[in-house]
Parts: sequence; structure tokens; C-alpha cells
Amino acid sequence: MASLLRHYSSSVPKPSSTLNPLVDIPIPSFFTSTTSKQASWLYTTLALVAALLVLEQSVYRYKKKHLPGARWTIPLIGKFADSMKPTMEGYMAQWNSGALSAISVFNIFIVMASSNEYSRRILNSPNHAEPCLVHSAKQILMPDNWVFLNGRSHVEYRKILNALFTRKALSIYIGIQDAITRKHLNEWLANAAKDPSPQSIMMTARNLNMHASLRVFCGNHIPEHGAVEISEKYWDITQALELVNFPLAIPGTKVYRAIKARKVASKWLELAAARAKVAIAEGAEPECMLDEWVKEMQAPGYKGRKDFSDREMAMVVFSFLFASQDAMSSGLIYGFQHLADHPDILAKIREEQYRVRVNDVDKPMTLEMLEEMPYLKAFVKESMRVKPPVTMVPYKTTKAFPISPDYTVPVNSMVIPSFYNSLHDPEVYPDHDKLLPERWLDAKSSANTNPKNYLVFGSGPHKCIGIEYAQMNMALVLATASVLADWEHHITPESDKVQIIATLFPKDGCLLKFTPRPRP
Ligand code: HEM
Repeated sequence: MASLLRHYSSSVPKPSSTLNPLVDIPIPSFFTSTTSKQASWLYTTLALVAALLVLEQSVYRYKKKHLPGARWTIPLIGKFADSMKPTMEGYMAQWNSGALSAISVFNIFIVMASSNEYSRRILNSPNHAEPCLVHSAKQILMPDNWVFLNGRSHVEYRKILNALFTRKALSIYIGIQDAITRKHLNEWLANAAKDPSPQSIMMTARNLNMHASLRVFCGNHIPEHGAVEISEKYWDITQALELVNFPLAIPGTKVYRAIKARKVASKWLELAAARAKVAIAEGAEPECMLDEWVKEMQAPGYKGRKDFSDREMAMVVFSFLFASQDAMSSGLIYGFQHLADHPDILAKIREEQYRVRVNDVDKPMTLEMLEEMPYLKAFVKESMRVKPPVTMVPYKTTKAFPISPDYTVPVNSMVIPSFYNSLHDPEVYPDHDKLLPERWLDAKSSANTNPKNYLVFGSGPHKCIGIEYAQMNMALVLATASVLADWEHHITPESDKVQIIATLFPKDGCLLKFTPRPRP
């Protein structure tokens, strides 16, 4: 550093009018003052920077107190580099370093909670902490999206949206999901017949989910090319969902591309909301979630708000897509991989399917049929326990949060409850790394008697609103695939490794080879 300074001062210009024509231009005295003045300016600046760096470290150390975590934080960026390429191993090391541990990224002080007790405390302390999603989420979802509400206004809004997930509503959705699933599975089989080499299902499963969700939410109020456009652009949104992202939405950044994608999606979703209102006003029966919402508002006994603008409805649907697309894709992809790797479990699922369907594999799934498939439902639950799609959700403290007897999280910190350790607690889930659907079939099992550990969908006032819908969709897709197709897993050294793209995915993208399954 000193030699750099020396070099800098020795290179102070010694202008020669013969060499440099610019010397005749009047230069402010600020630049032309003496060398000692320049040096003092430089030293002052350096002293200031050094003081800020010391302050940064002191604040970090003061907030961290005795919590495990790096003793010093990298100036300005903290652990930004790690958060750009998160790994499961990195997270595990952090979680296993303590029930509470500290890091800093871009001067955001972060407390990670890994135990069930602390994770649940964060999720269930609305007076001290509220979800902050990732920083980019507000830019992508729009700051006035309902998902950013908290407290009473959040509870009130959510009450209205609960009406979109009643049994009556789900019975409309399941028919749509069944039809879309069969269409996609048939395409998968047709493509596999043309090219029998194993193919990654990362994009095909995502497309299935997106198509099913769009039709469930918007019915036929969006034209096919609109649905395709949303689906194609949506990947830009997923990529902008890293825990910490480059903060400015400038051209070329992921957040910038995600905002552009949202604008495309919003245009179609607003159109769908407007069309749903027209359809129901003309007397149509509800065929999708938006229809159901409009119809619900017209019911004589309905006492809630009736004036949802097209934009507001579109933002709600977008929040559902946003919250569900990656998590459902992750759940589904691991569902396929787990079944391929456990033929004994797949055989039991098929046995149940043939029995309930009375060997009629073309029969569309209904809610009543699903209720008769406990093994399938246990598998879905277990598959997401072993590989939880969402491993953590960022919250932020709205006031100093005395989370434990000896530690208070400072106000305006990020607190991140993580679910992995709860879902792999060997006391609650013996053989915790093993996929054992049976653990959910015994009402007295430790898995069933400790529901507080099953944090796949979170807990507290912001617990996932789409639980029933998500589980129904996963069960339906896997069940239908099990009777229409066989699939082989092409195992690679990366198959059991995890990549984190907002949610968890097999690192090799899950390479499967599908073939049609003979009918019983
Ligand atoms: C396998 C699929 C899914 C998983 C694993 C999942 C997981 C989660 C988790 C962990 C949370 C945060 C809970 C908390 O803070 O306590 C959440 C919130 C949420 N989820 Fe899901 N989710 C899934 C599917 C869905 C679906 C299908 C929808 C909508 C149709 C949905 C809509 C939402 C919404 C709107 C929230 C925020 C709720 C609020 O703030 O009140 N999710 N989800």
C-alpha cells in the first residue's frame, strides 16, 4: 500500500507545455495545489475509509456477540461471493455451526436459525419479525403486492384468498390438472420414442407445472401463445431469486430481466381477470380460480371486499405463480427421482393406483379417489421431507428480537429460519436420510406425533396458502405417471448432489428415460 502511495505521489504531473497541449486549459486550483496539500487530502480520505472499515467490523462484532460465525466480515460485500453460488454443503456447515449463527452480506446482518425451536419462534413472532422474501422479490412482485402485507391487514387479505383453496375450488382444479398432466405425459412419451436417450426433466417438469398452474388459475382466459410466453419468460424470474442479488435493476442484471418477465406475465394475467369478470357476469359456471374468485364475491352471503381491480387480481395470481413454480417443480422432480431410485415404493404406489382406479388408467382423478390413496399421499409427504423444496425463508426483524435468553437479534437484521435440520431430526425421523413413506401411515409414529417438525410449508401467519393444492398436484402427476409410464433414472455422480436455484434440484437435472407402460 505504501509503495503504491509513493508511486502515486511521485507520478504527480510535472506538465510540459511542449508535450501536453492540455496545460493551457485553466485548471481549478483544487487540482493544481501543492504536493503536500494533495498528500493531506489523500491521507484524510484514507483515514476516513479506514475509520469506516473499522466501524463496519465493530458493528458486525457488536451485533454478532457470541454467536458462531466469521470473526471478521469481508469489507462491504461480506459473504456475497458465497451467496452467489450457494451450496448445500455451505448451508449445512452454517446450520451445524450452531442453533443460531451469524453472517453479513453487503452489510446486511443475518442470523441463521437451524433448530426447530428457533426457526418456529421466528415464523411465529409477527410482532418481532416479518417475511422479507429476497431483496429482489419486491422489485419483481411490485411493492404493493398483497404478499408484503403484515399484521392485521395481511390476516384480512388472506381470509379472502382462503376461499380460493376450499374443497369446492380444489374439485374444479383437479380436473384441469388431470387433463394437463396427461397431455404433457403423452408428449414426454412421444418425445422419448423419437429420442430414447435419458433426458433431464428440469424444464419439462417445470413446463408441466407452469401450464397446469396457469390453466388452474386463469382457465382459458389466457390464449395458448400467452401461456407459452409466460412460461418461457418465467425462467428469468427464477434466476433472480437468489438469497442475495446485485441490488440495482440495471440492464444486463438478473433482476432487470425478471422485471421485464413480470411485465409480460402481468399483461396476460390482467387480461384473464377482466375476462373472468365478463364470463361470470354472463352467467358462466366457474372453470378456474379467477372465475371462482369473481363468483365468490357475488354470492349473497359474501361479506368481504368486492372491488378487486384486474391489476390487483393479476398480482395475486402472480404471487401464487411466484410462490409455487419453483417449489412445485423441485418437489415434482425429486418425486420422479425418488420413485425411480426406489422401485419397491413405486410398486406400492402402482398397486394402490390400480386398486382405486379399478384398473381403469384413463379415469380422471377426483378428490374422492385421492382420499383413498394414503400410500401415495405418504410418499409425497416423505419425498418433500427428505428433499424439502424450500429450505429456508428470509424474515427481517421489525424491532429488537430477544430470540433466546442470551441473544437479541438487532432491529432491521435478516433472520432466516431454516427447515432442513427440523426435517432431518433423527429423534423425530429415525433413519432420517431414508425415504420411508410408511412413517406417515402409523398415527402413533414420531413423525405424526411431532407435526411441529414438518416445516416443508413453513409455520405461523405466513404458512403456505397453497398446501392442499400443491400436495394434490404432486400426488396427481406422480400417480398418473405411474400408471401411464415406466421411467429409468440415468444415475450420474451428480445425481445425489444438490444445486440450489431458489429451491433444491438434483445437480445433474435428473436424467430419465420414459417408456409407455402396458395397461393392466
Ligand atoms: C411443493 C410446493 C410448495 C412448497 C414447498 C411451498 C412452501 C412455502 C413456504 C415454506 C412458505 C413460507 C411460509 C412461512 O413463511 O412460514 C410459503 C409461502 C407461500 N406459499 Fe407456498 N409452497 C408450495 C406451493 C405453493 C402453491 C401451489 C401456492 C399457491 C397456489 C403457494 C403460495 C404461497 C403463498 C402465497 C405464500 C405466502 C403466504 C403468506 O405470506 O401469507 N405455495 N410456501
